[in-house]
Amino acid sequence: MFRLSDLQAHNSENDCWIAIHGNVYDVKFENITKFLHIHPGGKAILLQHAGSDATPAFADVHPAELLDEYLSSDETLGTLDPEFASAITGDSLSSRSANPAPPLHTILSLSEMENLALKRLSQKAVSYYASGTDDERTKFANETIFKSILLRPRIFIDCTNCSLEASVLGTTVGLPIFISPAAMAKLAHPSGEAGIASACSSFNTLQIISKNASISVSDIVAAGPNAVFAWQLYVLKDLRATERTLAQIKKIRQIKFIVLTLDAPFPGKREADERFKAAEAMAQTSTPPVWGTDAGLTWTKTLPWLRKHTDLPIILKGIQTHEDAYLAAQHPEVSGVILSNHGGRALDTAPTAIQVLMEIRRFCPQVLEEIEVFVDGGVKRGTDVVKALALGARGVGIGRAALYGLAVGGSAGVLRTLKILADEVATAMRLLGVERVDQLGLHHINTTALNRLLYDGPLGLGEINSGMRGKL
Ligand code: HEM
Ligand SMILES: Cc1cc2nc3c(=O)[nH]c(=O)nc-3n(C[C@H](O)[C@H](O)[C@H](O)COP(=O)(O)O)c2cc1C
Repeated sequence: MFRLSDLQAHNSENDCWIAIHGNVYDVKFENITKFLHIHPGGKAILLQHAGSDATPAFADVHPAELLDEYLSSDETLGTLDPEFASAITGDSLSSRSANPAPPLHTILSLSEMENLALKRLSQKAVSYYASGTDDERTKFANETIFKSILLRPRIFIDCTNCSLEASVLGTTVGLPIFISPAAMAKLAHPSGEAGIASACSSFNTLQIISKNASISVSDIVAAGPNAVFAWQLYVLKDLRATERTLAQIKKIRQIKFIVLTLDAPFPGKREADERFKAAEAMAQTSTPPVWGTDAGLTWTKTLPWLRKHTDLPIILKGIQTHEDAYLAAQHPEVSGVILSNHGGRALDTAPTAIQVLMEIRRFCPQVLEEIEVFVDGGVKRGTDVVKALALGARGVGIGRAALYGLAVGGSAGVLRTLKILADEVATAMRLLGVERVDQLGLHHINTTALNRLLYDGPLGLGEINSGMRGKL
């Protein structure tokens, strides 16, 4: 058993000990397998806590389970004498404004919620949540594209009743709106992803839990008895660790689907975030970011491997072309796709989900019948949701909007966000003359203004077909 003074001398890159949750780890920069070098949040934050008990900072962003997943027993040196353990405050990274938020019912739109959140969140959280890659063109386009689609209301239709009930791969949900996976919700509020789950529970809607959630999956699902859950997967370079995690997920019966994210095999260049880290001396901007995920995933290798390790329906997240949507539909392992550009955080100037959805409609519309297609990115209004549904999406995800609701009012803030959006969707449906979400269709929208923004290159499906035939 170690005393704190035993750790203090080991506080450099070449000799780095850190205590977390009662264990002392040797994470020194010795070779590339040592954790200091591969920590996905960078080595600087670990060096800041070198030679000390990092538990409070760790608990602010990570669940304890992460330790077993990433750190092998040869990195564990022993235990820390509890007398020297630092108390978990639950708040050291997520310093919030002392200003009270206005009563939630007075907040009327998601933009208003976002403005309030950006004033309340710590600078660290703002730079992590709000940032997009490079010039943030895709992040911006995600929002603006919806405004170029016009709606076509019909009259003399009884719109007394309106149901927002929808279905995700056969499971009924209360809303056609789901929560996209977003890492580290605890930066917004101590209740983190559990706060989001509890809000989803009130609407019986779907929450996709991020692989990098800041709370353990079992605590999240426990907070949302009536929510529907999916678990998002990044495949780690250490495949065995991912297989162990999938085995754990299998035991959590509330998890209904696996969502494999594919649009970020390497981290995008998010300058706002990098600038903050540089200012805090948390990163050396001259060194490329590290990434713990496997960049070698392929259709032929990864899907059969994943099917072997889960019986749950598989959804692929991050589809950005009609060719990949078509390919997904050719693979029996795949039940659905989420058209997504990671909220403009992966490749800047990549298309918006709406453009990809229209591209699928133009080049391979059968995909919409063969698998379920979902979208996310830039959703701020009920009319945005309705437009995506009219184009053929089965559901629409929100990422940042849930985090901003959480920042303003914890779980009640997320509930308010969902309520604003749900009410706006119902209003739009009524004014269009629609009673159920599955009645929305192409006749409700005018997308002419987007025609010049659509892909008009080669179809590309012939090569895919001959490639697939070659494998059979
Ligand atoms: C030792 C075990 C640890 C593991 C397995 C681990 C794992 C991870 C992972 C997977 C991420 C990526 C999250 C994402 O961006 O989606 C991450 C980021 C991060 N980690 Fe850790 N971490 C560990 C230790 C720590 C410690 C000790 C601290 C704090 C003292 C810390 C602070 C952070 C921060 C602040 C980020 C976010 C960096 C950013 O802004 O991009 N981590 N970590
Ligand atoms: C702060 C933040 C963290 C995210 N973390 C993840 C993640 O862990 N896994 C993932 O598949 N997508 C992640 N995403 C992408 C979201 O799932 C989603 O695609 C995106 O946020 C949708 O755009 P929106 O924020 O404009 O709604 C993250 C997005 C943000 C903003």
